[in-house]
Amino acid sequence: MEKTLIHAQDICHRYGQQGLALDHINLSLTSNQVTTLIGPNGAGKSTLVKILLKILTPSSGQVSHHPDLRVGFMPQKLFIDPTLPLSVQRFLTLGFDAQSSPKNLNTALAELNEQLALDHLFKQPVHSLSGGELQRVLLARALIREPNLLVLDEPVQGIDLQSQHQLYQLIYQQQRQRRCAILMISHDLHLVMKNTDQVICLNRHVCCSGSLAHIQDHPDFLAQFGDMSPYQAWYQHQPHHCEHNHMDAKDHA
Ligand SMILES: Nc1ncnc2c1ncn2[C@@H]1O[C@H](COP(=O)(O)OP(=O)(O)OP(=O)(O)O)[C@@H](O)[C@H]1O
Repeated sequence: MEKTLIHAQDICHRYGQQGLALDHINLSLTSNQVTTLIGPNGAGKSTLVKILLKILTPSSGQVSHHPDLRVGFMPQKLFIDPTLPLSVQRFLTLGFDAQSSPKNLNTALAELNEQLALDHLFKQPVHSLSGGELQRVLLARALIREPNLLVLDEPVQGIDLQSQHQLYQLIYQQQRQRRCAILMISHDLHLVMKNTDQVICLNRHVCCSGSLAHIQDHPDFLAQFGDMSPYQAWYQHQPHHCEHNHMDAKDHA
């Protein structure tokens, strides 16, 4: 039975004397559902995520969390002071919550090591990791909390195209395996749409939302992303090739 993990009702937010950053937002996130939040720069995506996670209090409106909600958050970037000797293993351990986790720390680390291929990174200082390695470690840190909602803020930013594709595959593989919901800010709709249940197109207000098939003809969606139907047709007609040929789909469109 699916449950509503987060419900936001009539959210408005204003920073200081500026105009509204968010204007009457209503939305729900449901267990096991993959939601992708899209919108231009400055549309209010990060603000909305902070409000949904109760990191930021909205100017008006209500956010309610299911009592069972457990969030794993993967930030867009992380600044680690290079003078701080923090190994990957220690960094992951700091994210572990012994009170609420059904597993012990060593089991959780061993599982993540196997699923995300982290073994050779465990002893390395976090600040020495490459862009792709750091994103994998940030994903591991979000997952070590055993979340039922994984929140990802532009998870592939700053990494090369092939690694982007691999990281998205890893994220969706983990989502299916762990049966958790995802809320993701992403501009890479051509890479994520196959796995997205709900798209929310934000530009201070919700311009349109629903399945991609439902919103792809909406004028606000077309204005931002253009016609996605070539990608969709390709995915629908070439299902066996999807796993390996996302980049090709993009190139052929
Ligand atoms: N702490 C803050 N103080 C003042 N204004 C802010 C603050 N954070 C965000 N804003 C403003 O609120 C608006 C929405 O910003 P937000 O970062 O939520 O947008 P975004 O859609 O996540 O943007 P991007 O895609 O560029 O990351 C912008 O105009 C931004 O300048």
